[in-house]
Amino acid sequence: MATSKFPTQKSLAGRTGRMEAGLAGWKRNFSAGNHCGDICFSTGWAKREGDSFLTWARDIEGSEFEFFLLSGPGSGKGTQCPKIVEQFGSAHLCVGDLLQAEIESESENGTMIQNFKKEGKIVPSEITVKLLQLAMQQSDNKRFIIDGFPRNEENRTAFENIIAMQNIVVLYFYLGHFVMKIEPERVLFFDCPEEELTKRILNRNQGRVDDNIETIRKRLEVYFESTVPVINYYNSKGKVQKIDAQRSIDEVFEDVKSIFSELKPVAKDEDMLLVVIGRKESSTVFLTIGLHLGLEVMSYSFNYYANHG
Ligand SMILES: Nc1ncnc2c1ncn2[C@@H]1O[C@H](COP(=O)(O)OP(=O)(O)OP(=O)(O)O)[C@@H](O)[C@H]1O
Ligand SMILES: O=c1ccn([C@@H]2O[C@H](COP(=O)(O)O)[C@@H](O)[C@H]2O)c(=O)[nH]1
Repeated sequence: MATSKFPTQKSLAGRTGRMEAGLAGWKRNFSAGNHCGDICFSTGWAKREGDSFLTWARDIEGSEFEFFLLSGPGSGKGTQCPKIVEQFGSAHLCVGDLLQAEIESESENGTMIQNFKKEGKIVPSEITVKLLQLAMQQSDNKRFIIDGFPRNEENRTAFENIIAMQNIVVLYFYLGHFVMKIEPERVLFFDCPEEELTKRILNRNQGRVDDNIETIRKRLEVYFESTVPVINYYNSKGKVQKIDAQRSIDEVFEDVKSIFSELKPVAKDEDMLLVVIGRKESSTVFLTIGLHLGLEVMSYSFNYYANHG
């Protein structure tokens, strides 16, 4: 007979205990008067065969992980990506290439994008985020390496918010709904001095309209002014992994490889905690979500209910 990895009543009691402790914090907050109405929490353990919580959560989000590759123009992003794809099977989404495809397909935005590119300026988020979303949806892969994006703060928030909005996860909340922010798993930053970047781009020889000294200067300016703050933002969240890119292509890839190899394989056959916090309907929402996701609810409790009038 197959052994079950479901939590035992005892382990559940421990976990539920920790949940209760967490919820006690909420209770204190609401008791302090910052509320208006009834709050209830429904928690429980559920499982789906062969999936872990991570897979499940990522399923809802639509991907297993996203890596952003953010660094100066010419630092080697496009060179390293095919190697990552070959070795780790992720999908490489290069926003610069997606924009170039728009130009070449003579879409309605093509001319405008071409002008931004010639000027080394950042194309508006509503265009890039849409292209990215579409590419992600059309991909069978659930592991994405997003190359050269987000270029500025506006790109970053647009991407995180839009992706999140289409994937409202479980949760709920009180005066509105809770939207889960989507952030990349990690951000790879290829560190390379400006002179080397310029030299590499000038030697690239791929016929790009923006590989000339005048546009390179503008691109570098935009990079330092707009993209570096995004890298700093992710760095403050502990997500950035810096790689010395002023070495040979193979040496750089050795470092890239070790970062990707660290990714934990998705655990199988685990149980997951499903939490719904809301007003009176939380238990209905809990069960509906469970059903919708094809989860088998292993235990369930209506943890806390407070009438604050
Ligand atoms: N480690 C390296 N050492 C020397 N040259 C390199 C290295 N990595 C890449 N190059 C070369 O530098 C040029 C720029 O590299 P690549 O196109 O990969 O940069 P990129 O970061 O994708 O640039 P962009 O952001 O402008 O698209 C290419 O000609 C590439 O062959
Ligand atoms: O998110 C993005 C990515 C690119 N652009 C524009 O395209 C060019 C070329 O991009 P590379 O990544 O260097 O190939 C860039 O200078 C921008 O004009 C963008 O606007 N937004």
